[in-house]
Amino acid sequence: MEDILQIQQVSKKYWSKQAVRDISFTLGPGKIIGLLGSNGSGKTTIMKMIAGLAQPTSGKIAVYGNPVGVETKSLISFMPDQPLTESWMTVGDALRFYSDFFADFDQAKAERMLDFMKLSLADKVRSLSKGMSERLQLTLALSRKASLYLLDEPLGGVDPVARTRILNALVEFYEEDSSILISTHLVSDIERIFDEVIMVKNGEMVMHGNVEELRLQHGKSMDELFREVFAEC
Ligand SMILES: Nc1ncnc2c1ncn2[C@@H]1O[C@H](COP(=O)(O)OP(=O)(O)OP(=O)(O)O)[C@@H](O)[C@H]1O
Repeated sequence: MEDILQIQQVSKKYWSKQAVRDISFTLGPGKIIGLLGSNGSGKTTIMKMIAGLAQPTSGKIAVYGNPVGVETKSLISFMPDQPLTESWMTVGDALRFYSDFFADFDQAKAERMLDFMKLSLADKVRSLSKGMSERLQLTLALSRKASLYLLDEPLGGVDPVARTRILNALVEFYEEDSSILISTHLVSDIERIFDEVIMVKNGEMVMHGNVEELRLQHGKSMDELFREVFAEC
């Protein structure tokens, strides 16, 4: 099956800071992939480059063979670590905003997800707790029809009960011909849903593999492997 994403020898420098160094990997369809790394390891930079919001200093990124650009934007749904919604909005306004902005936004799916997430259209964005706000952002991102979903730290600052609801929603509403790349450092909570993991450390890729194979090969959970790789960070 054709790869959704190809990343070839990509590096990114912000002035003198080397944020990402010579990363290459491909992602196929139908996978949930964990992009794992400690703070500052380059996860957000990688996601922004795939989404076309940051330019690689060198290397190539292609989505279904097309270089990242206007054409690939409709294939990618990005949930940034900072919400795109405004505080004056209600949840209903946020859905309308997305629906006006993205032709592929599926309003019916968004309403089903809201129900699952225990959010209602009349809720004010300003009054949502951190966990509820993450659930709204996830609903907005996953309600687009895309080939690749990029979720940057969807569990950041969320309590364990909300985490479970977010993970269940991911599994429940995941379209199987698409792929989801999720950045996190909360590995133990989320590893059960990963098919593959990519570990980045100081901007370099230190591991990429199928989770079952890595577990067999190392005799360790992804959380244990992650702790080993990042022991001195
Ligand atoms: N706009 C920027 N200008 C300068 N340096 C930046 C910029 N954005 C990121 N960096 C630096 O690049 C490195 C990688 O940052 P990045 O945000 O990609 O990491 P991350 O793994 O997503 O971190 P976190 O888990 O803390 O969000 C860090 O050292 C960061 O300080």
